[in-house]
Amino acid sequence: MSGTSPGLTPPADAKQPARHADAPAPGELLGAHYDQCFGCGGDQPHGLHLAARAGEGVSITAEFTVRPEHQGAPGLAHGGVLATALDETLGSLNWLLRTIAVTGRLETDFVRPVPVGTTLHLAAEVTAVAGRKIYSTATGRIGAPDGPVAVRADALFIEVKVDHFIDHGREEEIRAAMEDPDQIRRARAFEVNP
Ligand SMILES: CCCCC/C=C\C/C=C\C/C=C\C/C=C\CCCC(=O)SCCNC(=O)CCNC(=O)[C@H](O)C(C)(C)COP(=O)(O)OP(=O)(O)OC[C@H]1O[C@@H](n2cnc3c(N)ncnc32)[C@H](O)[C@@H]1OP(=O)(O)O
Repeated sequence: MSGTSPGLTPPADAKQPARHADAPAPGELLGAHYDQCFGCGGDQPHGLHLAARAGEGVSITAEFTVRPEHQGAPGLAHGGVLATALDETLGSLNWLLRTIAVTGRLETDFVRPVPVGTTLHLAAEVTAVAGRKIYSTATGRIGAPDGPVAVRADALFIEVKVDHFIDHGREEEIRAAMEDPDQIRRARAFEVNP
């Protein structure tokens, strides 16, 4: 079962996604979008440290190795952590569209348990775009890019302006992010150079 929710079905007038002319080249590592991000940030000791790489078209691959701090049941990854890995991979697709977007809906199928020590190989692609709505899908496979499927997700991301984060984030982190010229320049560039 996957993608059955009406909220995840693109409308009839949805368009095929278009890779942005300035998107990172296929094979290029994307790096963290924020160093404190639980999904990809290098400064989060218990985070997933997920590393995403641009693919062809509007697609991404990513890897995440399950560590002991990610357990739910003894020796097994927590389902919410696996959903985070899918969410982060799907969110990374926005680099290829050069769009800032947040997760509106994420539907996850958990197909196989994922033991600690496993490297999950994730692959995601945008399937359709309708106005601010970005439809996408992802899988996570055990041990290799062609390994057994452990998790699957379908998602709807909604495009937002940088002000979404400024309006809703906690002041101290916003101030720190604003003082990081790379962070704010990157985010603004997405808005003024669509
Ligand atoms: C200063 C710092 C800057 C930092 C940013 C810098 C760089 C970022 C760059 C790149 C990012 C790269 C990688 C990111 C990787 C991973 C990130 C992980 C992603 C997340 O982890 S992110 C956190 C979780 N996420 C949220 O925190 C969202 C909370 N939420 C809201 O903030 C609002 O809810 C919002 C904005 C989503 C919508 O609000 P809104 O008022 O703007 O729009 P509205 O409600 O009108 O929806 C418009 C159309 O979407 C439809 N729609 C909406 N929601 C739906 C749903 N759930 N199901 C089905 N359809 C839905 C409506 O039905 C309507 O459809 P229609 O147009 O057809 O009527």
